[in-house]
Amino acid sequence: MNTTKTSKVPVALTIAGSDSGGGAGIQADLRTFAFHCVHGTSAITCVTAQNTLGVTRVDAMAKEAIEQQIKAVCEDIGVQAAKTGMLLNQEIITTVVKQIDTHAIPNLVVDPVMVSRTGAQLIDDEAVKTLRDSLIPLATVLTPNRYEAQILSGLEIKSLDDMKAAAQTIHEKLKVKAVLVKGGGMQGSLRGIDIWFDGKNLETLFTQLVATKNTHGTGCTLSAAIAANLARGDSLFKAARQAKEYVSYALNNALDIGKGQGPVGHFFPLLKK
Ligand SMILES: Nc1ncnc2c1ncn2[C@@H]1O[C@H](COP(=O)(O)OP(=O)(O)O)[C@@H](O)[C@H]1O
Ligand SMILES: Cc1ncc(COP(=O)(O)OP(=O)(O)O)c(N)n1
Repeated sequence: MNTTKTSKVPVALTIAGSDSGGGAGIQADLRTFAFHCVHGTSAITCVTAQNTLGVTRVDAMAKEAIEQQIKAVCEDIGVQAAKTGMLLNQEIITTVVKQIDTHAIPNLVVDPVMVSRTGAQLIDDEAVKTLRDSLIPLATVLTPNRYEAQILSGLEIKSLDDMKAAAQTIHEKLKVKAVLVKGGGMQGSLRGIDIWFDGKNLETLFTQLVATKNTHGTGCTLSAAIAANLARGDSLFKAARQAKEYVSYALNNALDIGKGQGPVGHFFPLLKK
């Protein structure tokens, strides 16, 4: 009799937008899950027409379609961790919150996609409020960039000390288990530094600044890698530290494609130099 070799693998879910250019969003998340040997599942919230130069169109998915994607994955396959990315508007955020609650999704990493690294606001004020009041309190790990951390903490962030103060304020105000304030939007070597706070430990996660214009997808990759590590059973801090190192390798092997900011290279051990 032929026997088939089957494997039990950890499963993670990404609830995020599609990037037609393949650099960020669902596409980056699924590659990151695969790199970590985690089976990737997805619920697409919106579809962007996007390339290395920017976004030219965004179409929201119907809320019923988002509900059904999450339900289909959770009721049959089950997930050990999930991440949220681009949620676009208040209706989508509310829908996602309800599904996370209904299916008691564990180990939730929230990348509060609100403002780009260059400071451009990506969702309206109503959506920012709903994100802060209803999704963020469910987060196990929250990963705001500089500008998102400014909005959530109410503090101006210009220095390493400001990043530390923002991480502590966000933790206290928003009741997340842990927060990682990302430094990609800072100046100089601070761009390679993130600040971690979990209510007890305040840690500086340092990697060398990578001098490349090809940084598209770093935020998505970081949050997806944290979710993958949590799905594999790592502790919160270990999951974040290892994810930060993964992003650094991926940046060092970024892809020079397109006319603008190319994406990070997710499968760097396989990329030919
Ligand atoms: N040029 C760089 N060199 C090293 N690390 C970087 C660089 N740019 C971004 N990062 C890292 O990438 C991750 C994503 O950060 P950031 O760009 O701030 O997020 P987002 O893409 O959500 O705006 C962080 O860990 C940050 O430190
Ligand atoms: C569909 C989609 N989702 C998220 C983003 C933002 O990507 P992120 O990795 O946070 O930011 P950059 O590092 O690319 O600035 C996106 N562009 N598209």
